[in-house]
Amino acid sequence: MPKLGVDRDFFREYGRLDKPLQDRITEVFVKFEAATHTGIHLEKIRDARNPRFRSIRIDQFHRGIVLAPETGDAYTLLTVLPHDDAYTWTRRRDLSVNRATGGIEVRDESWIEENLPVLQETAQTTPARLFEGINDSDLIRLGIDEQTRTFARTLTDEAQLEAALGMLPETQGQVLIGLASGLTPDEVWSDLGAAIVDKPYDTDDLDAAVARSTDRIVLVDGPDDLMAIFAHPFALWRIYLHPTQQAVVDADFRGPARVTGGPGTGKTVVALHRAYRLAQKPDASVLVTTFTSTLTDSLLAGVKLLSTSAEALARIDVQHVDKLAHRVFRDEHGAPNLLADSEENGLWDSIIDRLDLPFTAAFLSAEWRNVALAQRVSTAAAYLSAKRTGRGRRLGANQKAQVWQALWEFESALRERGLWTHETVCREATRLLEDCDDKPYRHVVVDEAQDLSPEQWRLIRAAAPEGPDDMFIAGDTHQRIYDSRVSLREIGIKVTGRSSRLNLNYRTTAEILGWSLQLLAGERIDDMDGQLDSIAGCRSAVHGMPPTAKGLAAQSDEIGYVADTVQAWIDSGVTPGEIGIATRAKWLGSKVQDELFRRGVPVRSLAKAKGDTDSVAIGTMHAMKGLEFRCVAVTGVSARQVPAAAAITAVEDDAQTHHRDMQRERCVLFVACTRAREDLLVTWSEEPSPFLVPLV
Ligand SMILES: Nc1ncnc2c1ncn2[C@@H]1O[C@H](COP(=O)(O)OP(=O)(O)OP(=O)(O)O)[C@@H](O)[C@H]1O
Repeated sequence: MPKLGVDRDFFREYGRLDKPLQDRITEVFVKFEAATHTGIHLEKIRDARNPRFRSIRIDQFHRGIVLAPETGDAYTLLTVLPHDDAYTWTRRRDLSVNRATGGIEVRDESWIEENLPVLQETAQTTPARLFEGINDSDLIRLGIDEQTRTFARTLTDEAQLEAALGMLPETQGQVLIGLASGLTPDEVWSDLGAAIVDKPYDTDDLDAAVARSTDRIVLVDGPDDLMAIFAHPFALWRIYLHPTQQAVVDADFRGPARVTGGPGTGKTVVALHRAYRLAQKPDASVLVTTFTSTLTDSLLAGVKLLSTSAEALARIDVQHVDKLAHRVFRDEHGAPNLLADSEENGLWDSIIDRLDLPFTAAFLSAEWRNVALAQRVSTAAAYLSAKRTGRGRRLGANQKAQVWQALWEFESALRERGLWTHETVCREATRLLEDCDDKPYRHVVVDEAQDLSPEQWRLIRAAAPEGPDDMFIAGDTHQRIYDSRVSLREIGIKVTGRSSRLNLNYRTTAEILGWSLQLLAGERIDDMDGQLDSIAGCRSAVHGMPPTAKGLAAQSDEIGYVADTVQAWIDSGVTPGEIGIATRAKWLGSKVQDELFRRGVPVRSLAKAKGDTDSVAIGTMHAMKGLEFRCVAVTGVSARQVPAAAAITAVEDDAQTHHRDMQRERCVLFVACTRAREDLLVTWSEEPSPFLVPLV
């Protein structure tokens, strides 16, 4: 029986095809797998660059291109294209073996040959070359072959290299990008997750290279496996991890460890694989947790997709961090009597009146959460010496005494009335867990860690005993969308020496990522461990259309424009479930939802997560956290809505808090824009948001 491998790049293309064509491809290759040699109808291709390229009929209009083995029976599906394009593909492209990694690479040889003379001519009149500081021996050591080297030597700027990326052999293109961005040859290589080999691989042996290319060629283990892979074409992460990702999944850590990296670099993927790996041990119990409900649902779906073992799956508990707190609390005390937000404001106001204090309810509430609860302050002396970093407004000793009196009265009132807030429930649950010797979990995996509050961190810390692989933390402080700022060290979680960074973005095209990154240009963002973080190295190897930024005269025009775009996406073959719409405020989302509903487009609100998933998802920018869609419209990015006035402290009241609030609002917009895989539309009416002004 022939063995089938599928080129990883094909899955992305497959995901975009119409359903009937997808079904037909699956049908052909399921038969291919089951067929004997004589039954396979593969045709040789005249004028193909590689004599081992074969075509296979998919339907009247489409052909698959397959690499036939020199000997043996391992075939590799490279692509499926309309009839003429498929043959052109084979006449332009060739395969080669990377002499440093031994892996297989595809290049558009015709494109390189056609463009080389033009580039050479331009280079003659330009004094500086892009790679003049790198010598040939380094390029050769990093696997750059003669044709690519000749090409690279003509380049004068990074834009030329970017334009050539899809045409150059993939790994070599990545090496050149790394070198062009200023990394040393060794840094480039380790970033690729590869080790430079002493002896070059045999570049003539394609079959051996295919067998070695486990990071590129997905080997199919029978028809069921093929159907399962094709059923989730965008979930390639289940079967293929980049070596840098795999190394983090497989590492044994002596204590808490974490992974950081820009949006879409696979932090969640690594966290899920790690949870699943830890759950393989018979005595394991793994908590996977985060802070939003939509993300919790999506983590649960990911865990299920990944788990081939029911036993391991049963050892993983995916829980929203607040639900965990409530569950622990309820098991001991029964359901808490919760104080509603409006009642909380009333309570602060009554204390302010009674003590005749010069503070607002909002100020006291933030002081209680960000200082008292965050630092576990329970006495006046502790409050007087507590750090108030980030609180902006300075307080003298007398004012501090007044504030403490108010905080104390607030807590006393809660106690007397038997009332709880989510924070005090979390604090009590933490106390219960800290006091208990038999912890509910052995391992904790946290996603979107940048947004957890200190109390939530303490709860999670207390949920598993300290020890090897006890905590795994995935997060990106550039995507912080709430007010929590935590120093892991201060909470007692030490990750120094056990931190890894991912740089390659798998979700977003280079165009969308580059555009979105400009939203955060110049912002200084901490790394939760006492240093500044940077996502400067974050990049994507996939190219596409630049984002569309569109301003309209009035809001009704804007809503109409968004609805038209959604319809155009659907008409072009994108399913409604692959479209997401983000707004800063809920009310605008409702208006867009009504308009789409009126036009008969299936639509659902992310706030009511359950429901038909094959519908356009509408949610706030906050609800988009951790999710992704093929096409995303970020709507209402006007001066009046972004930043949201209610989320910004006036600069006159407190300049430091004002700056923090503004940075957080930028991050919220950044998060929304980086949810798009292929197409991003950003709209506003009247004036654009100040965050957009430098970009439009
Ligand atoms: N090794 C891989 N191969 C193919 N696709 C991958 C790989 N790793 C991640 N992806 C895909 O990239 C996308 C982003 O992954 P993931 O959600 O894990 O990133 P993230 O770093 O957690 O993103 P964010 O911080 O923006 O939420 C997903 O579609 C995932 O399937």
